[in-house]
Amino acid sequence: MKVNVTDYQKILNQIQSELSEVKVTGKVASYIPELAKVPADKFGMHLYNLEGESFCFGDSDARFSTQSISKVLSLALAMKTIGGDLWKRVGVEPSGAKFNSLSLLEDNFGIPRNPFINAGALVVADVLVSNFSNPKAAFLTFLHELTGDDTIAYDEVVAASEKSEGYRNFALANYLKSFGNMENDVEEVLDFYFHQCSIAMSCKELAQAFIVFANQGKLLHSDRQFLTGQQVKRINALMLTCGFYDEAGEFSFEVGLPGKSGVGGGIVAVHPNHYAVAVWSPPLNPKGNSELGMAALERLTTLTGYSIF
Ligand SMILES: NC(=O)CC[C@H](N)C(=O)O
Repeated sequence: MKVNVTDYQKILNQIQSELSEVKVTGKVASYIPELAKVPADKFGMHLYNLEGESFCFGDSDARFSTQSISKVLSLALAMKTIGGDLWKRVGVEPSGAKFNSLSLLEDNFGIPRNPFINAGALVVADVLVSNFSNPKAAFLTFLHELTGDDTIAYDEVVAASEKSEGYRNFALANYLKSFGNMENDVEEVLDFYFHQCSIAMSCKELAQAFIVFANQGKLLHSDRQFLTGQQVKRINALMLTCGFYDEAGEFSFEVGLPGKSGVGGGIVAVHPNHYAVAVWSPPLNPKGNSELGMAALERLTTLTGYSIF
């Protein structure tokens, strides 16, 4: 695949102008009260390629709440820490259900379908709580090493806001505990989980963080092998099949890249061996994924003519 440098910027400019005309019908997430305060018209995109070149538009430097995008990074740390043992406690199948489904857990006897639905991410959080004496500090260190940027931090206000209304996640964590699939104190695991979801990053920072998944596990800024090739293969496979909950098929169909969304309105997608891209627009479609973000990535792979397929 060869899209030359000017083409990427031209394509991003076209995406911005085409989508500024679209009448968005989605709604900004409000079940986490702090997220409801984010202006609905924020819109930014940043593409970072393996040559280290950046292309962007709009609010691509503004930090926002990564929410479920952070689940990819906590999974990477858990895989690095305990390896294949993780798969005894979490599945690798698409859920075909909402991200916070309780009924799936009942059907699967306490084994979450995959690490990207909330139940699965809570088991991953439990693994990190078991393996680090200070899991919040360990996760931040991991992010700082991955990005080379030690200003990335938890948003304490968002974490507290989610906790104040986090009844479903409390239910899920207690339910996991009842099945014996939660080793630690439920409160402690949820505290870590709410903090993990509150990590604030911009499109630029997310694209730079996710380039490791396009670069077979190597960091671009230091050439260090940060994750193994096999870990990256598995994480990309999970993003492709489970990154958008019950819209994973639709995202694959329209965009054709592994990716992960969050209720903060962000989406990150990876074109292995080429680039990582992040887009942010807060209004969500009924499945909980950024409406304009999905459209922007569809335009990207259509206009470049390249997806993983
Ligand atoms: N899809 C999401 O981004 C959900 C993450 C959010 N923190 C929650 O647990 O509900």
